[in-house]
Amino acid sequence: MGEEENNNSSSKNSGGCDGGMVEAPAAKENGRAADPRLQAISDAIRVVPHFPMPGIMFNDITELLLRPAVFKDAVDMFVERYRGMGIAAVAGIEARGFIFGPAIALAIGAKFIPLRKPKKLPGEVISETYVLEYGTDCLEMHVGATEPGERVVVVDDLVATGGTLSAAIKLLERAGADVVECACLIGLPKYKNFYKLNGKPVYILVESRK
Ligand SMILES: O=P(O)(O)OC[C@H]1O[C@H](OP(=O)(O)OP(=O)(O)O)[C@H](O)[C@@H]1O
Ligand SMILES: Nc1ncnc2[nH]cnc12
Repeated sequence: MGEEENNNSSSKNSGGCDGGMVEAPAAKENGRAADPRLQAISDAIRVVPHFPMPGIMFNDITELLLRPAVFKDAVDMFVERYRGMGIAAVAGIEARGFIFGPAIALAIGAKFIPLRKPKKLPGEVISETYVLEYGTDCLEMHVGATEPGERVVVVDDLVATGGTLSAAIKLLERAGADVVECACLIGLPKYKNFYKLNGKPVYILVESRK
């Protein structure tokens, strides 16, 4: 299922899925020398074969979290990119977007919007179902979490097929937000040509090593 195009559906109306552009990893951006922080970030990501199912090379960020200097470098690189851009909200995707998103939001003076898995939010929600590398899932957002026209960055640890980010973009756009960019620590190169991100750029720090 993983290499098929995303097949998202919404519980209410949803925007079109135009296909997206993917920004080159920061290491290669504009031909500049790689930021020296990127190597340590890449080295701190553990690749676990056959998790959570056979054939999946799972990119595990928990080792990176055990190294405060590297964790801080990763957060700082996003903060440096989004500070001063008039970002009103950082939307983090459950679960691993909740690890990086709030730190980025606080540092740039933005609010944090949790995009949660089903039946976790107590208020009125809008929802989007989606297909990802190893299954299907659904994201929900509280109605009123964002105002029309607010500039929002979506944060997660990893983009594989892009199904999760695409669902997040749709949720935010249905609420009238202006999604500026998606930001992930890791991109899986094998899916590069399959991303469907509603025309929104994805800023990736490092590509998966395997
Ligand atoms: O680009 P995609 O193919 O959509 O896959 C990427 C998503 O998969 C992982 O989360 P997962 O769904 O495993 O949830 P978890 O963070 O709750 O473990 C990852 O943290 C992304 O959110
Ligand atoms: N290979 C992978 N590693 C970690 N998270 C993922 N989400 C989807 N594919 C993944």
